[in-house]
Amino acid sequence: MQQVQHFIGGSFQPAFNGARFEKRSPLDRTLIAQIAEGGAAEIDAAVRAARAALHGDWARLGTDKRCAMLHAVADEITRRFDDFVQAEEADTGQPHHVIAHAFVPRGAANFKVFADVVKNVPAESFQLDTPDGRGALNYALRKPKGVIGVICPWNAPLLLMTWKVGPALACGNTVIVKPSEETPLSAALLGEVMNTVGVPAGVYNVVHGFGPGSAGEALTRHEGVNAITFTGETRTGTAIMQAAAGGIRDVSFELGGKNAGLVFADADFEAAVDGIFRSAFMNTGQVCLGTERVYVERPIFERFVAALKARCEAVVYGRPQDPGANYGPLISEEHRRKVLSYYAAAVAEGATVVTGGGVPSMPGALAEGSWVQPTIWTGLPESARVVQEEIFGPCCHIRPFDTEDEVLALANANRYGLATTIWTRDLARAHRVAGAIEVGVAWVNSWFLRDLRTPFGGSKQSGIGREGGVHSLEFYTELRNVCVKL
Ligand SMILES: NC(=O)C1=CN([C@@H]2O[C@H](COP(=O)(O)OP(=O)(O)OC[C@H]3O[C@@H](n4cnc5c(N)ncnc54)[C@H](O)[C@@H]3O)[C@@H](O)[C@H]2O)C=CC1
Ligand SMILES: O=C(O)/C=C/C=C(\O)C(=O)O
Repeated sequence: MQQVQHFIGGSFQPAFNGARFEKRSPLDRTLIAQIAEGGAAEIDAAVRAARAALHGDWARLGTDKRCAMLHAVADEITRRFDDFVQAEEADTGQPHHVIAHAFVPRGAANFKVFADVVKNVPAESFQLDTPDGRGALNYALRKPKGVIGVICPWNAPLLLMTWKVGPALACGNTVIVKPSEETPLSAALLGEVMNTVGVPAGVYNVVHGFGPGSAGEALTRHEGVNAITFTGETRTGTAIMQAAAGGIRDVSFELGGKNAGLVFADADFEAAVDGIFRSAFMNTGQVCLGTERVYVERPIFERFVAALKARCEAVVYGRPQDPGANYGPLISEEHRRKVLSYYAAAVAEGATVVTGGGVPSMPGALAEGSWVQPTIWTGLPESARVVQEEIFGPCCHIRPFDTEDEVLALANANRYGLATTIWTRDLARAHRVAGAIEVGVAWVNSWFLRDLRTPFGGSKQSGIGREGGVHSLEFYTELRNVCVKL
């Protein structure tokens, strides 16, 4: 039985009071690890370690050596690729190709890209005229913000954690990570990587545990934490924002979504079906950028629904390592209950269930896992709960539309504004729609095509702030203006 410990001040440590919780496989509920359960005491120890590191060897390294070290972290993740793949597969049960091709490589890229951004961003400077004619020179210095609290969800654990840890460390901060209680393994593994590479003790810390009344809340309330970056549910973001108000700490939030996919009749049909299929069902629909509302122009509506249905009915359920398996379980039994409650709500609200709507029959031990069928509905009004609320499961509602104005109004009539995917061959329309839709990220004839230099985040209730490229530096550094009288 794997025992997973906290990583504080460069060493693995058990829970201070001996508390542990269980991690069970989403595939079949087998116990795969026991995890140290942290609280206020561990968070306090981690904050002290992180604060000491902030002013110690880490600060003395300088930008070049620090960034070289982050490249070494990326190389070590790549060297231990199989270990990370195994950890993510064990935690999430997702197919091997998703983890090995999409998620783990991003773990390495998140360190390299931000190390390079930090080294290459120029400083802002202004010359000022003064009455004596000699002038003054202003220039801005970027200073690390301090100790950063990083609170992560379970749906793409390594990718989403390193997306924050990479830029935070590149900017010279130290971090305390609170991974999701559902997916603790890769954050622990990254501690081993940090030690192998020689990252100074206390720069990267991990405290495992839960949210309210546990490690998560303790991290957000600790006055030694200078800023909090969080990915997760909008409701949790509200609680964290309230905690961060104490001490006036900055927050960066990537929250929920109820993303619309727009398919116009002139789109490359096969590409659109494939793109919407991936966006709605990849990772068993547990992707914040995923599409749960699909709007299809009327002339191709019936054909599109039939094609998407065929794709759903061809998925191959199985363990990550099973040959041909391309569809995994939901993360937990608790999450399955939530998703199935929406499947029931859709029927109660009068949906036509095009496909799915229940639990697949699984052989042997897999029958214990958190499996659900990919599901498509049609026929619901926009006011239906499953059309308005984030489900975070493998499901979507498809509705026909007749005009561009109509589909824009439908897409924008939601409290979230994270992402969209637009399918059309008419480039003028693509630019128009991408400009009019209320989201942080708009993909045209693509989905989840990520350039890490671009701004990433959500509008409306999908988040606060943008990370990515230089935008990450805005959050992870303080700008100090120096004015020199010449
Ligand atoms: N916008 C984006 O980029 C992304 C957003 N998400 C969102 O994440 C959600 C799914 O992830 P979950 O792990 O279920 O989210 P969650 O909000 O339940 O939990 C996320 C993390 O917050 C911690 N937490 C919970 N309550 C807390 C509190 N009061 N104080 C401090 N920490 C607390 C949890 O322990 C966990 O580590 C979905 O709503 C999804 O849309 C997920 C991925 C990307
Ligand atoms: O690419 C990113 O930075 C964020 C990706 C988000 C997910 O992978 C997700 O929510 O699953």
